[in-house]
Amino acid sequence: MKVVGVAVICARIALACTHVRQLTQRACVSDSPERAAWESGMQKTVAVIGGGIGGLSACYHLTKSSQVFKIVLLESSSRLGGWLRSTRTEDGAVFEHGPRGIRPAGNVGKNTLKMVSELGLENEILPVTSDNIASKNRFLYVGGKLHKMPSGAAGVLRKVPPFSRALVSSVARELLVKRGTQEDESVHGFVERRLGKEHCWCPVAVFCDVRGRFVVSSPQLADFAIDSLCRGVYAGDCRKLSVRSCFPPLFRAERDYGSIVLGMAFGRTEKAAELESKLAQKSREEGWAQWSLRQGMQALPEALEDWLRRTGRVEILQEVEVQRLERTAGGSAWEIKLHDGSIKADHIISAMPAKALSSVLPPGASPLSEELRRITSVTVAVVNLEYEGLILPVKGFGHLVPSSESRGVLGIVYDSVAFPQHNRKDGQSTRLTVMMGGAWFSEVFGDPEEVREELLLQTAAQAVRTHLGVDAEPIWSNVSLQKDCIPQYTVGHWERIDKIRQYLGQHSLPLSLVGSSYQGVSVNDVIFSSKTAVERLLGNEQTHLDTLGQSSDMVSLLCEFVGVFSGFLTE
Ligand SMILES: Cc1cc2nc3c(=O)[nH]c(=O)nc-3n(C[C@H](O)[C@H](O)[C@H](O)COP(=O)(O)OP(=O)(O)OC[C@H]3O[C@@H](n4cnc5c(N)ncnc54)[C@H](O)[C@@H]3O)c2cc1C
Ligand SMILES: C=Cc1c2[nH]c(c1C)Cc1[nH]c(c(CCC(=O)O)c1C)Cc1[nH]c(c(C)c1CCC(=O)O)Cc1[nH]c(c(C)c1C=C)C2
Repeated sequence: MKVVGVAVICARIALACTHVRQLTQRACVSDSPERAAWESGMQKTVAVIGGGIGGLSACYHLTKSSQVFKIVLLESSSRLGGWLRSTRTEDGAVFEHGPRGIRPAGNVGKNTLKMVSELGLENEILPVTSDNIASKNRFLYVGGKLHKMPSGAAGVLRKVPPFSRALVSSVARELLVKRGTQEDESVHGFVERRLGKEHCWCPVAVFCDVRGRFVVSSPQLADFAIDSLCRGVYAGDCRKLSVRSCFPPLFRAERDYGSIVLGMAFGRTEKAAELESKLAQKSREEGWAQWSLRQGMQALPEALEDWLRRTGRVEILQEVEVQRLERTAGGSAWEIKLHDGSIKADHIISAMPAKALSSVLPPGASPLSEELRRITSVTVAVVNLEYEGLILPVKGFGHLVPSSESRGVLGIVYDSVAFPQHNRKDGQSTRLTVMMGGAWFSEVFGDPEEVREELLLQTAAQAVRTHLGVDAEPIWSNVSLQKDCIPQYTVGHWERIDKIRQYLGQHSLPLSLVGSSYQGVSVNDVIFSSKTAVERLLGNEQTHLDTLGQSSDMVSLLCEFVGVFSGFLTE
């Protein structure tokens, strides 16, 4: 049996080597319907709808081109930045209500650092290096206790609770598992199929199945680590989220190499030289794992806004909600209907959520609107809490809570550990962020339109008491209800994206889609999507990347998270 196993592994490795050669020889081809529409109409005015980080960075890249005559940015709210929002208190503390850390790794990470350095923000960066305790320690709250996630090679070889056997055994088994045949499957299904049913020290647990019946079963690797990871990135349910769209490199590793392990070992990310910068080099030399900004993440959209205003080339319209889009000039241009008037544009870059776009498209584009409407998103309650003194029983990035432990509380970030520079200046305090709801929001808290802030605050403070054993009351708190803030790439998302692309191409719609609804929810992914959309439109594509390059850091993330390959990883 063992001999057969070894033979299968050797054959797989040989095949993988052949595949690497084929991949490196494959030319990068990019079809660009946007470009075709642009050329045929000699268009010069671009309207960017949505002033989140996606819309702002699209404008930033547009301003670098002399091909565009006029740029108009339309934002429905009174502020720019979208989910990047920070509160700066009078005593010098900074609290994040959206993203709190950006990873420098991979092409998408380098691309953001390049823009950050062009914006003159280098000296504002707060790096967290990989040897920092916040990078090394991440916890899971399981069975009423905090468990440190395994990290490093030792973590792979040792048995680490709540997992009942060394994770290396799952890795060895993975090499022998046959390639899947489905076009897509859930993240949970994929991990369970490839890495097996890892049994937890807790022999049985009661789960609620999809019909609401109680089921007694053994918790598995997929039920803890993967369930938590999906909650900690997508605030979503790993049984519904798509492996192909949420963790594309994992899907491709199996499809191209027959195994995640081999895909990891032989899969190469094409490095884009044009994305290099001194700052990216510094981040590698100093070993940054993530970074923030001295004045909080909001400083990034603020710097972009300043830049755009200084160029004098972007008309920024705030509190202007797009009501409807109509095609004009025989379909080659747009009329953008607003509450009081309209704007003409030759091309639109939509940087608003897919659902918002679907509701403003003309009735003639209903197949497109329907696909866009299927890209749903979830609501997250973000509760920032500040406590007097140093009250944490452990140090690290924070902890995640699997859905089998608590459906409503997704996790708690220990903000003051990763970014002590954001603590108030006049004394020691502990800043925490409790994230709640996500895919379970309505089930636990009811209708987001009607939920009481008090309930969210009490639930968050109670979670801190129970999970971290903190008896004290918070000295400062803030509840932000982030409605529909994280798109859910559910099983079949790739097909929806494909249909959307085909529709845009077949109908020569002068429309580009950027933002978190389509190909990556991280700040890096969104900024990268804007850069590539602008390049495609203007026909000066510099970043010829296989899509593997775009989110390859996702592989390392997932592997690190389950502790499986962390010892072998290099970025
Ligand atoms: C709680 C939370 C934590 C996160 N943590 C991280 C993290 O740690 N790291 C990370 O990399 N990412 C993180 N993210 C993800 C990241 O912040 C988002 O995916 C990203 O900011 C989305 O940017 P966007 O520009 O696509 O969308 P948005 O920020 O949603 O911007 C879209 C804009 O469009 C506007 N708009 C909508 N409709 C219209 C209309 N009809 N007319 C005009 N304007 C309109 C909206 O007002 C909004 O300003 C987090 C997100 C959340 C919510
Ligand atoms: C508990 C809920 C959430 C926490 N953060 C988010 C939610 C929903 C949102 C979020 N966090 C990250 C991203 C970007 C992903 C990326 O590709 O960079 C988003 C949208 C970063 C992140 N957070 C965790 C991981 C493993 C990652 C990936 C990047 C990295 O390795 O740092 C885990 C995690 N998130 C939260 C906690 C408490 C936690 C782990 C302890 C909060």
